[in-house]
Amino acid sequence: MTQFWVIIPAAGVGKRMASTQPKQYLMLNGKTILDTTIEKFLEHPQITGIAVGVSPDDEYWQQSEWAGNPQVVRFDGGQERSETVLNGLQVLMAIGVSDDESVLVHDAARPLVTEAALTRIMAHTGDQGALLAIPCKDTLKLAEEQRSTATVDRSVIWQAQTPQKFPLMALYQGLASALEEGVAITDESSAMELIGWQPDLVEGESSNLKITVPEDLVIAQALLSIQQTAK
Ligand SMILES: Nc1ccn([C@@H]2O[C@H](COP(=O)(O)OP(=O)(O)OP(=O)(O)O)[C@@H](O)[C@H]2O)c(=O)n1
Ligand SMILES: C[C@](O)(CO)[C@H](O)COP(=O)(O)O
Repeated sequence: MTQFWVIIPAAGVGKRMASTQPKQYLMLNGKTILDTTIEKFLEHPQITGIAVGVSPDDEYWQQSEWAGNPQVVRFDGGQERSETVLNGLQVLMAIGVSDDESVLVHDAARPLVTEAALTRIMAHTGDQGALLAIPCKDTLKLAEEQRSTATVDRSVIWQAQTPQKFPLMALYQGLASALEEGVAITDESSAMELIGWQPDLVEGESSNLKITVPEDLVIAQALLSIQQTAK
């Protein structure tokens, strides 16, 4: 089975969560969100190593139960998520991961990803990279000042999740190019689209939510309890 490195960007401040500490360090059923996410990858047989990007002035990482794990490498994140991922790619290059080796990038804030979904994205073959995503199920509105002005054709809309998977050097070049051109990007696939890639959308799961605002934490706690009971 193909083995993978995963980069976990965990250097955000969690503005939208509006909590006293970065949201990745909030507790979720007895563990931090970040430790729960890291554990999902440590448990997967196809993961070689995990590079975790935290803020240079992060005061919480040393309390992580995985801070001393030999499979886990800490590195300094950047001001933007894309910079954190770029730093992580440089760490993998320094470790000796080859240019054409596919690597995964997964948000620390998505602790509910399942082993089955991870296996799906790892098993995906194709030369355009891939990301977990779910087709839009709701009716979508265009808005102006919180008033609906039009309805969007949802049949062509998918919600991007993570992990996202690309060859190491191609991803580095795509992200560096977007950064150099000052293009604001919020995920790896958007940077790759800018250089002509058309990544495959691999079936994700609605439960693989990104914990962003306070109500997401309540939902995540319930979903994680279900996952843990099913184990
Ligand atoms: N400079 C940054 C910004 C974000 N992230 C990470 O990228 C993931 C997804 O980003 P998001 O949900 O937006 O997290 P925050 O940026 O912390 O949230 P907010 O936008 O509300 O501040 C998170 O795991 C976050 O820690 C990162 O590694 N480096
Ligand atoms: C990468 C991502 O989770 C895909 O949906 C999303 O783009 C992260 O965006 P954020 O603004 O950094 O939360």
